[in-house]
Amino acid sequence: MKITKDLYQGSLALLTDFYQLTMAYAYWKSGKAEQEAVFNLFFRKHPFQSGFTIAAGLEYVVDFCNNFYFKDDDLSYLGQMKNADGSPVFESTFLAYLKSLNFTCDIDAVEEGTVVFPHTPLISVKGPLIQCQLLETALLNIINFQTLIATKSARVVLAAKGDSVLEFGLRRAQGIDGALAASRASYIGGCAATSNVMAGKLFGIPVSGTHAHSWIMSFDSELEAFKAYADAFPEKCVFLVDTYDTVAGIKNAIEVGKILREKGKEMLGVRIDSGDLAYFSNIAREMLDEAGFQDAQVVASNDLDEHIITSLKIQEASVSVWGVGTKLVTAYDQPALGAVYKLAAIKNQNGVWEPKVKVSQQSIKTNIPGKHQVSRFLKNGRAVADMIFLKEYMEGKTSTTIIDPIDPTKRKRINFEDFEEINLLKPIFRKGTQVYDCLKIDAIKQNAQDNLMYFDKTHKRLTNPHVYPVGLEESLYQLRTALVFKMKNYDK
Ligand SMILES: Nc1ncnc2c1ncn2[C@@H]1O[C@H](COP(=O)(O)OP(=O)(O)OP(=O)(O)O)[C@@H](O)[C@H]1O
Ligand SMILES: O=P(O)(O)OC[C@H]1O[C@H](OP(=O)(O)OP(=O)(O)O)[C@H](O)[C@@H]1O
Ligand SMILES: O=C(O)c1cccnc1
Repeated sequence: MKITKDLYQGSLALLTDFYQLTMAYAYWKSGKAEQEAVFNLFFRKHPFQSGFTIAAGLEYVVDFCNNFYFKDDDLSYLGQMKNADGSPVFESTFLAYLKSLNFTCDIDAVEEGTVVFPHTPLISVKGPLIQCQLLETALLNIINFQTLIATKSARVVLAAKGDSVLEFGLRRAQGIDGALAASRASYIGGCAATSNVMAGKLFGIPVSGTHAHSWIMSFDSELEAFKAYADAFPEKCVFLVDTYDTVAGIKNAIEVGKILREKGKEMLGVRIDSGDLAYFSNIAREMLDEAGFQDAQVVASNDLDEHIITSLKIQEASVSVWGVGTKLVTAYDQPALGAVYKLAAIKNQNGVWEPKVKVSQQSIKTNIPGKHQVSRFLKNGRAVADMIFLKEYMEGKTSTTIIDPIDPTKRKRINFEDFEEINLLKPIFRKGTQVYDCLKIDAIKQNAQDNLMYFDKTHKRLTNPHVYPVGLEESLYQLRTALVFKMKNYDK
């Protein structure tokens, strides 16, 4: 689908921080606008203290880039902006330049659904400085949120250990776009369906749902309400049993289930939305089994997340479908992923690429210079390490050492012939032309499941996971160290 067309009717070039436009103007003014640069988008820490992260949002990025242009009304809006002295913020010749700006960047990115780790680029953009800069905010907005929610969803789905998870978040999500993007990302992370009908239509995600307490309350009795629902939807009966008294509700559901069965239809299950979910789900299971409804599902909802689901599993709750809303779509325990977008190299006046670092007091914030490649090494189908490297340093090498970017005492020797090597960054745009077919939503979801299979369960543990090794190839590590020393004038 065309996200910009279906959702936003056209280009989103103004979906940016104002400082990107002031920098763009200043780049143009100082003759640097067309200077070639490389920017990398990466995060420094997994969200939710997770041991893994699921990349998501690339289709939005592709669509954003394909529709990256300034519309006439965008330019008029910028044109009427005034400085304090009444002069225009942007000269008209600059606005004419923006009008003629065509997207011409090269973009490499990891595919949606890929398991990713701190420091490795999810997206690498190479192109004129002004264009790279103007993409920053939107790319971060898109990737940070969808990657965050896909990861949360994968964690919830892991906790559910093979049971279906339904995403029920629309009513409490962060606005309209937040809800839609969250439904998409939740599906990528492994949810079976969404309650969000528009997300179903836009993204091709299965839609599902039960009914609310209001349905029951609108009748004189719960039994009457169940019967009426069964008349309307004989194929789709999941009865919400906790409006008045959960045990009585289960009895009523069984009674209506029997009526349905006489008509050749099967009740799908019951939903419990309050109280002790372990206690009531076990009662529901027993009562349903005893009445001959062994195939009826017990659906649970009510402020669930991966931790409550894990606890309910330990308590041997008889829940087989989990409805999860607020805590999933708002990423309740960590509302933002901290991915950043950093300049990593620039072509100087002589046409030579110069790697760049920003030196920080916190070593975790010192970026990794250069136009990166990322390899994942597998042994017997299991991922053992990811390596960030510069292609130009690899010629003729048969082995190397990868070094942790934060703690250089953590190292791993890699003999290339011992491993299967996967290159994670795929070409997405070349000179502004899309060269990659975005994966269909079901292929992305499958990619996430397949990717997770590469990783040992110790990395997927929900609390205190084992840290997966990601390192800089030794010559890149040396380059970065040398640049840091140079910028800090240690060698003077
Ligand atoms: N056996 C259990 N073990 C751990 N957590 C549970 C268990 N049963 C329910 N929960 C969780 O405890 C919390 C109970 O929240 P709350 O007090 O709001 O529920 P409630 O009063 O039963 O229902 P509500 O107020 O929504 O009608 C929910 O997050 C729920 O998922
Ligand atoms: O709890 P969540 O994970 O967000 O899942 C969605 C919740 O939305 C509905 O509740 P409703 O809006 O009727 O509110 P209430 O049940 O909290 O009163 C539903 O019954 C779930 O409890
Ligand atoms: O279909 C449901 O049961 C549902 C949908 C949204 C929120 N809560 C429940």
